[in-house]
Amino acid sequence: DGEFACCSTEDRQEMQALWHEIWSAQFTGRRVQVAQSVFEDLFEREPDAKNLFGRVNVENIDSPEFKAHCIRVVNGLDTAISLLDDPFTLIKQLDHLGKQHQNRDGVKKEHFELMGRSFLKVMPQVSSCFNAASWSRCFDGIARRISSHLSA
Ligand code: HEM
Repeated sequence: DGEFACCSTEDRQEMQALWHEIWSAQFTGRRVQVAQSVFEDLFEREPDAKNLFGRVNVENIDSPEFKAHCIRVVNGLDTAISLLDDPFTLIKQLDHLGKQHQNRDGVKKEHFELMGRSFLKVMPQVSSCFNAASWSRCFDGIARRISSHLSA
């Protein structure tokens, strides 16, 4: 417990710089758009995953309900990325997120792997200096910890 050694200091810096670059872009809907694209890609890979998001109006990705969900997910990731410099707190935060996901029936480890691939597809489209290796090491570490108690 307390260790979060998945990604190096350079990886963290790369990920934090990339994250900052994206959100400082000119238009404010950026966070929502990135998450919407990630979910669209995820649902193409795994159409059944859509059923998990009925409560947040997944039938209409542009609905206020689904956009608000997107913001919650991106903000969750934002918090985790900021905490990469404080691994003890990060782990507690990720375990908290993990419990929230355990409470949602049908959410599986596999979904987090698929989402990782979706991010890998979307991020290069919105960033000029995307470092896939650093991003993946950090993202996978975060995702693996959140999903560690979910079924495969
Ligand atoms: C690093 C990746 C992820 C982060 C940071 C994240 C973050 C969040 C956050 C902050 C919430 C809101 C929690 C709440 O208010 O109770 C949430 C809800 C949820 N997440 Fe995730 N999530 C991630 C990946 C996933 C994946 C891969 C799936 C499954 C495909 C998933 C399924 C859900 C579901 C079903 C909800 C509840 C939606 C509702 O309100 O009905 N999440 N997530």
